[in-house]
Amino acid sequence: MEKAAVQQDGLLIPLIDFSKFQHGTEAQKLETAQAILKGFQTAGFIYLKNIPITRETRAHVFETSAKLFKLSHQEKMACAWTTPEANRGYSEPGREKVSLLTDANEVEKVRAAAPDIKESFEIGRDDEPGHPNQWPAERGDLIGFKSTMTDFFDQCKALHVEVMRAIAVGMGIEPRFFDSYVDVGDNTLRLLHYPAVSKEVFKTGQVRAGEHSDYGSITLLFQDQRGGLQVKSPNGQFVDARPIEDTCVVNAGDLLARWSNDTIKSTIHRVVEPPHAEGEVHPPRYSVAYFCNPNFKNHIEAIPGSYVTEAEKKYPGINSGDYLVQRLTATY
Ligand SMILES: O=C(O)CCC(=O)C(=O)O
Ligand SMILES: [Fe+2]
Repeated sequence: MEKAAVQQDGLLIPLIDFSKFQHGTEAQKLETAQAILKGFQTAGFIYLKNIPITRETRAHVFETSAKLFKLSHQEKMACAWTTPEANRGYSEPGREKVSLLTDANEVEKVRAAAPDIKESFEIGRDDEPGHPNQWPAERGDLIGFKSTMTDFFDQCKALHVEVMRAIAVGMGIEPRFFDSYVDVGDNTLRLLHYPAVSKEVFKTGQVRAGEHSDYGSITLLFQDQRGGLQVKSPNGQFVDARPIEDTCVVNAGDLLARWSNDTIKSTIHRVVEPPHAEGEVHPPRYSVAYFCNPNFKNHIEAIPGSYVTEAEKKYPGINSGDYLVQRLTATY
């Protein structure tokens, strides 16, 4: 049943029909859950098709995201990202800039040629005490922004719960084991815009998003058809994770790797120029990442079955919220 979405340099990322987990026979459900778990254990990445979030919903979110990024700099900065604890709002280009250049003149040239490499907008749970979302003013094109995003947030939250159920079934533990760890929805919806950029810029080593791993349990990643996402293979090469229409890329984060006692992998990835040249300028790229986390209040300790004796536990337990804030503090 398993087809490869990506197969190169020792990296096999499976393409999995999620409807078979949700609506299939018991045998299909088990087989699908095992394929999902295996994908996370080997590649750290999977592609899902036939997810419960419709194509129309996804398209509408991308259109709405593009409208947000069209606002003036001033309007966007009115919603500026403030602190790792809040982790909500707009991050202007450069805030998270990763560059491999060391020569100041070269860096300046790149900056002049491509001042905008990436901008993002983070949306959190809309009912977290003390941390309101930074909603843009709803006028003109932005009318309906909040309801579009909160609706999508809730659908992604439900998909997180379902994917965690698949992992539990794959592991052979209680199918709802993770439910009480992920029911709050302490997740982050991140809209991303990588502006059009001259081809020359990439020749200097610049990238659209530097290499990193994600922090939480899993990330649901929706990408447009531009391409440029790359995943590090076991041999250390970056391999194109090509866009496949109507799929969602799902990758495991560092906290899930830790929670699974390193039986699941949190794999390094980045965004570079698209693999196919399209003239002198690479058109903009849009993506939408939904970063899932265990409930911030929960204590995360090795999942039953991921160790036999206490001595095999690689990490001490940790509070989920503290872990995330620690990681975000290092990035911004
Ligand atoms: O834009 C993408 O495709 C990937 C973004 C990403 O990896 C991230 O924001 O963590
Ligand atoms: Fe990422």
